[in-house]
Amino acid sequence: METNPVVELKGVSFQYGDHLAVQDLNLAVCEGDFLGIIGPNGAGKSTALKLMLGLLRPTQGVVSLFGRPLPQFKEWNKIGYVSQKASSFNSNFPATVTEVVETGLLGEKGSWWLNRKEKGRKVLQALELVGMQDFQNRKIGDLSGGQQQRVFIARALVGNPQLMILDEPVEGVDADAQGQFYDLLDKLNKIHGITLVIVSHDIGTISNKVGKVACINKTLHYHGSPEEFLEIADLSSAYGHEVSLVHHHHG
Ligand SMILES: Nc1ncnc2c1ncn2[C@@H]1O[C@H](COP(=O)(O)OP(=O)(O)OP(=O)(O)O)[C@@H](O)[C@H]1O
Repeated sequence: METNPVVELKGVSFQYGDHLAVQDLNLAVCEGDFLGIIGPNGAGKSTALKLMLGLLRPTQGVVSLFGRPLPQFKEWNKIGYVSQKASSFNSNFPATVTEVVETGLLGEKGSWWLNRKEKGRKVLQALELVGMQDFQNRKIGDLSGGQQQRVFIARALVGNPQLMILDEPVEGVDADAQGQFYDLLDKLNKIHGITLVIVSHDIGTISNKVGKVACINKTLHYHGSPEEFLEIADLSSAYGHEVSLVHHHHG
């Protein structure tokens, strides 16, 4: 069943100076999707996310969010973003878990009127969702990588987003914590109906977790089910130059 596109990239290219990082990329993320974006180092995955988030403007093509072209899109509270370097705090970083999650409300339209109690309730709710409610007053820098990751998910969740975009969120997190992390994402997607887009290097793991994969190397090389991707995509061809072996699906 096709649902409404939440994110749509049409013929999108992006250049950093002379370097073409994304070329004629066409990709739609639909409501309810759990999409994993994969591709080799330097393939343009992070750039594609930044284009989706309006952090970069395409040199060519059109990006639409929730059916609106980016320049007209205003409802940023519908989107939660967890960046690649979100959890690299050292233990001297002074903020508590609660304070970090509260910053996720700053961008929310109309959040200035929320009183302290209401803010506290929203923060607690988000922490409960990620299972970190017992760590409210701890310093963020004192937590493990996996725990920090959860706090950053809570920060992205506190504004009640419909779409969450995560850039390599399990980098440097141990296997156990990764498993729990993917379970959490699954719950957010299936139970809370949040559309998820996640970038990862780890094709094996991610293919078992997501509903669809998009393989990007400057442009789109595959978009469809992970099972089929693993079957047909001789990885060396997906990652090298002989991309003709890889089917090109628009989901
Ligand atoms: N700010 C920048 N200025 C110039 N070139 C950049 C900049 N950011 C990224 N690039 C280049 O653009 C290309 C795409 O980078 P991007 O970070 O999007 O790739 P990626 O697929 O996310 O890589 P990785 O998996 O290694 O994080 C790379 O060649 C990178 O060196």
